[in-house]
Amino acid sequence: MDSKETSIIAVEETEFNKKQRNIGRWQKMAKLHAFTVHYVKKARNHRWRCSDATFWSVDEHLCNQWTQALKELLEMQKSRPKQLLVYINPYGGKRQGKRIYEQKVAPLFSLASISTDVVITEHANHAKDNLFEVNIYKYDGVVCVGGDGMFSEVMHGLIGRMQKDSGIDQNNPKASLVQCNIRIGIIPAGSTDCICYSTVGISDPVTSALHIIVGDCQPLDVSSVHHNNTFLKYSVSLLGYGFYGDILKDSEKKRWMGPMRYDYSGFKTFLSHHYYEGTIAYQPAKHTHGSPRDQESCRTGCYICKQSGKQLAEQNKERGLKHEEGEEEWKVIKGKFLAINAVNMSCACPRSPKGLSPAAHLADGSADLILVRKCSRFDFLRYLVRHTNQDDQFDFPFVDVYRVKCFQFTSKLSEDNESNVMDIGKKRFGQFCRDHPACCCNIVNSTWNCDGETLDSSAIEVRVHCQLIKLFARGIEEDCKDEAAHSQSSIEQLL
Ligand SMILES: Nc1ncnc2c1ncn2[C@@H]1O[C@H](COP(=O)(O)OP(=O)(O)OP(=O)(O)O)[C@@H](O)[C@H]1O
Ligand SMILES: CCCCCCCCCCCCC/C=C/[C@@H](O)[C@H](CO)NC(=O)CCCCC
Ligand SMILES: [Ca+2]
Repeated sequence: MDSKETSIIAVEETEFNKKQRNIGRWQKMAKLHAFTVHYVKKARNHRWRCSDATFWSVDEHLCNQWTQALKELLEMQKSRPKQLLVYINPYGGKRQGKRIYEQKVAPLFSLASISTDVVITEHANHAKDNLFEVNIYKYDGVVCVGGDGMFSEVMHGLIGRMQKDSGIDQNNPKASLVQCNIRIGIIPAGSTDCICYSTVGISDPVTSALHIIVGDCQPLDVSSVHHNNTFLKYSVSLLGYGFYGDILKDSEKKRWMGPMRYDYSGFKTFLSHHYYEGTIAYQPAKHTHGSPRDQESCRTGCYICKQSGKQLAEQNKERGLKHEEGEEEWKVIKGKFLAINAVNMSCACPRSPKGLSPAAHLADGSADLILVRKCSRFDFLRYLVRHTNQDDQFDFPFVDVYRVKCFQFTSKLSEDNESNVMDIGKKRFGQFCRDHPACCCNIVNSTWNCDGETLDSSAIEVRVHCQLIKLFARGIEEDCKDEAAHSQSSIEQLL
């Protein structure tokens, strides 16, 4: 932790005798006074836990002075939230959201004197719609209890509300969106929990609750997705066409299976081995120093993200003074693809701890565009397996990866439709490839997987908005060999 920051969660006066501690003759000599400090204890694999230490003295005044000083220290931490709006999806993941919140999170918020307004959602889009109605400005943050889909709802509600209140038209793909300073906290209770895992390093409700309590702040890039000057969606993790779109579409019919649905649909989609024809045009992200092939990953206090943050602040200062920049060069790629994945972050999750693009940055204003071209089933399997081991998943002749600030995709089918050359053969034979009936070339479109929500448009325009939102997180901390021992000593050194 930062040296200026404290890992104290709360300080409480304690009724000493109730603690039943064996302190020998002291107890017999005088009445003892005590206070308890609840603090964050870092365990292995980025897990945080709440621990406590009780301090006692015969000197009541000294004891009160300590309690007062520590409480004042906590009051001075202005980044800590005091009032939160909480949305719980009772049906996400294994349907444990409500229980997780009530048993693991609410007691910690109450210990940290955080007041909450809790809404248990009754239908999809409840949280999103509600965020357009409530007075969001009285809250220090919005917490979602659920998975990536629930996060997406809250994000759409907050970004949409900010633009509405500032008179920004979300349908304009070139609009400079207004940043959202109300932080979002994620209590993971979904099926993939990729956004939580990629920004905290673990998907664990107690760890996330503690990051909220200490007031962490992690800016995050958001991509906007448009079709013909119509806003479709925002994305922070995966925007995937082909493989991940098809998995999602199939898995939506199997929601009753819970998180297992992705394994079932993943296997089925792998066997179907469909590829899709289309054109991608992208503008490289020249403003950022990193590359998707870097060995280093984005970690807490990331230098590359900080640089992008500085550039953004400069741009915001110059806004209005500056003339519109000349159009930068677009690169165009046509081909047959098994998967087209655009990721704003690594997309690490328990299934793939290094993610779809291990060197992607949380807040650098770019996305990594991964193109997996038509290849054999065996090669595609080798590619997938590398998401789970230390080998480089980009080191294949059929995989390309680019760091981009915007891109467009048009499927072959939609190009043909637009130029009105859709022939009768395609209409009649539906989804079969006319030239090669036995091949896996699909002349129907795939769907987009947008952070776990389906998106049917086959022609889209995507733009990365640098650091548009903020999370109660700090990015993944560098591995510390002896984290447990280190954290234990930090509070004991302080007191
Ligand atoms: N009360 C509700 N009833 C039905 N659907 C809901 C309700 N509340 C939220 N939803 C919707 O449920 C969808 C899935 O929720 P969530 O993301 O929490 O779980 P998940 O899909 O299991 O996890 P993941 O997104 O991590 O794969 C969201 O898109 C959200 O809009
Ligand atoms: C033989 C072993 C091969 C194993 C291959 C494992 C590769 C796993 C990569 C996982 C990438 C997850 C990307 C995250 C996407 C989320 O925005 C989205 C919403 O929660 N989840 C899915 O679409 C769910 C997608 C689930 C995919 C399985
Ligand atoms: Ca990024």
